[in-house]
Amino acid sequence: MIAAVGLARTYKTRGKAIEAVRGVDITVNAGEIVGFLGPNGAGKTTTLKMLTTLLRPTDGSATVAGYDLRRDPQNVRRNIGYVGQAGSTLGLAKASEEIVSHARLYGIDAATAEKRGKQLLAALDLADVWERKCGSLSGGQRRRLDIAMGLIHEPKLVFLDEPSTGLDPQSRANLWTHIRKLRDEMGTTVFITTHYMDEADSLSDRLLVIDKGEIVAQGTPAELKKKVRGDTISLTLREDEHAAEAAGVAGLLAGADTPVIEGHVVRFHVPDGASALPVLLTELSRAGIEAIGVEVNRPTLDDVFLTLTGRSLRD
Ligand SMILES: Nc1ncnc2c1ncn2[C@@H]1O[C@H](COP(=O)(O)OP(=O)(O)OP(=O)(O)O)[C@@H](O)[C@H]1O
Repeated sequence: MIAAVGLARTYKTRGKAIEAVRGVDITVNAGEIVGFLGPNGAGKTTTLKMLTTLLRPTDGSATVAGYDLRRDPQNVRRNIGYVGQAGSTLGLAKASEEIVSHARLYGIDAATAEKRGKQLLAALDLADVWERKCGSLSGGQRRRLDIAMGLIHEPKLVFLDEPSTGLDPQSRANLWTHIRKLRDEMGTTVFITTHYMDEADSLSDRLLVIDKGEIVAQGTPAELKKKVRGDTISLTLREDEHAAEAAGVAGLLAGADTPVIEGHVVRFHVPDGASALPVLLTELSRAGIEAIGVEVNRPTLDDVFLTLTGRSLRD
């Protein structure tokens, strides 16, 4: 569905060149949900705009939905859906008006637009909004209406730019269910940009991680997490003054790295948290150190990003 090689974009502003995307290779297969994850300013939107013909690459080439991006942008546009960050509905217009007028831009007649529009709204749990004003919909409903509009011409591939930004946790989870349905029930390939780790983790079959305009990792969420050294153990002690001694005990566990002390919390990594924990607690009690809490955490995508770049995704 997408085969991009060396795709790059340099912006020129006031004589200064900003290398927003520095030559990325992207492959997306039919039927995949691919997450494009990176911190703010990493180059996600710029890449998405190039792949959707909204921005001309300064270098590289790509085939999108079977058509060459540079030579045949019109056919790329006809065969993809794009749901931008800003949303595209007017508050005062009815959902039906927005859907039909959007469909007309693709040369779809009004009767077909109404039939498809109603089917899409039903699939997205929006069956009762056809006659409603867009401004009266909740944030999550309006976002799903945007997605329905992006699918009205039945594209094989849809691009979603940060679809859940600004939604509450319940609406986000609901939106993810619907995005999965697009692929499972309609066979649509989904390319989704996000800077939310939980979204990337929960939705994507495969992830591309971008930082400073370059792809720094790709793979399934599970494959990426294997790149991180192991589980994190955070040990909370009753007394601050026991921290150094507890760190000494922790550092002796098989495969442990050097513990980091923050007040009365000692944090370190071990290859397998579940088997290290009983040994740690026994050794602490033998040394007379009282722990008031202990947490074992499996690696997150943020840990992956931290391992790869030395920075957190949240920074
Ligand atoms: N029109 C523009 N002119 C100049 N610089 C730009 C332009 N658009 C983006 N940039 C710069 O290019 C870099 C990449 O921006 P881009 O919007 O692609 O990142 P992003 O990963 O989508 O970020 P976000 O998550 O905040 O949307 C940033 O340094 C940004 O400031």
